[in-house]
Amino acid sequence: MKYGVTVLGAGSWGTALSMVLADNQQEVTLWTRSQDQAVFINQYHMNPKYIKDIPLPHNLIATTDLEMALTKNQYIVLVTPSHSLYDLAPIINQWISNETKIVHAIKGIDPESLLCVSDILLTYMPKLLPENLAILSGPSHAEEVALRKPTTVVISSKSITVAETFQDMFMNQNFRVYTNTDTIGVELGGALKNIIALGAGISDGLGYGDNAKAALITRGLAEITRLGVHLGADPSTFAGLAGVGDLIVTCTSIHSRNYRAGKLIGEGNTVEEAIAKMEMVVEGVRTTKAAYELSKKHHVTMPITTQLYEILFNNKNAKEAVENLMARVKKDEVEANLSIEK
Ligand SMILES: NC(=O)C1=CN([C@@H]2O[C@H](COP(=O)(O)OP(=O)(O)OC[C@H]3O[C@@H](n4cnc5c(N)ncnc54)[C@H](O)[C@@H]3O)[C@@H](O)[C@H]2O)C=CC1
Ligand SMILES: O=C(CO)COP(=O)(O)O
Repeated sequence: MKYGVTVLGAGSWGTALSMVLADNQQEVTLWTRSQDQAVFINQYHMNPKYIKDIPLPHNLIATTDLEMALTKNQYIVLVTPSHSLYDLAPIINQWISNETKIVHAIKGIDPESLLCVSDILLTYMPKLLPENLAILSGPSHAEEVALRKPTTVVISSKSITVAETFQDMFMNQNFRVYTNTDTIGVELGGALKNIIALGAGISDGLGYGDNAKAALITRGLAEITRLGVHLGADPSTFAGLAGVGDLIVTCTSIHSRNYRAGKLIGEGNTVEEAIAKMEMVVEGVRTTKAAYELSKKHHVTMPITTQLYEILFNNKNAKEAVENLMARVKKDEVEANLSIEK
């Protein structure tokens, strides 16, 4: 079926998702804040800052007119960084209706309110009905999606009809979409893996090896699952694409902004220097603070997150953080997976 779709956010992920939709012959409007960028995309069919050297489909049209972009289409894909939402959500709310269906592809948790993206959207967009909201997540770097390399993701919604509608809209031979109704698990898996990816990058930056990275991934998954289940997620979601799938790709891919920022920190850059060098959003930094606060609030043990918090926000030496993780009290593995407060 053909859909009119508006994509909000013309960074790397918004552009790559727009390309998938345009390949599927959907009528895509890509909204950006930048007039220069919109003109360039429409004239040259390229978005060089974010998607290098790959031409955009000619049926992908960019605009800076948010009102037009929102009122013309019932289907919205929201892909701006999580820090933009408190400003953007109330503005979007002005121009949507109770019929509007939104899928967001944002991977972060707000460190002040401790709200996930869905909760922020439902709070600041009262016209958006909870059953009309979906989440797109999973192992999917924009750089590979734009090259039409095989990618699989999950679209999760409380409404299976809404999840299936977005599945139908996005799915093609290069981009396989599964549905899932565990919205909490899908959202937390996507946000929390960025913390562990920062850690994997730091580990590589310090010169540690594959053993250390595999341990971070495995024990990272344990603490992501522990917090997720405590907050109401289905544990099996963390064994899926939005859990271990995304964790693996983000901890091991040269495309990951979080991994690369972590590597710069491990190599001796300050956190500020590392973020500045990325020139793209590094969601894991804010999410580390949010997850650290959530772990304290809910008495859920998250040792890797805690050490990352100390490195990022209290200037702790990264090597010392690893030593502290290695020197934790002796444990049984299965008991350690389950333990909430130890
Ligand atoms: N890049 C990727 O491969 C993937 C990214 N994501 C997620 O997608 C979200 C967006 O990430 P990217 O596209 O990578 O970021 P990016 O840094 O490539 O682009 C961000 C875009 O948002 C715009 N923006 C920034 N602040 C804004 C504001 N206040 N209002 C409106 N627009 C604003 C920027 O101008 C830019 O166009 C993040 O939550 C990220 O975790 C998820 C999966 C894959
Ligand atoms: O979520 C992602 C891939 O699935 C993107 O991760 P980064 O933001 O670390 O690049």
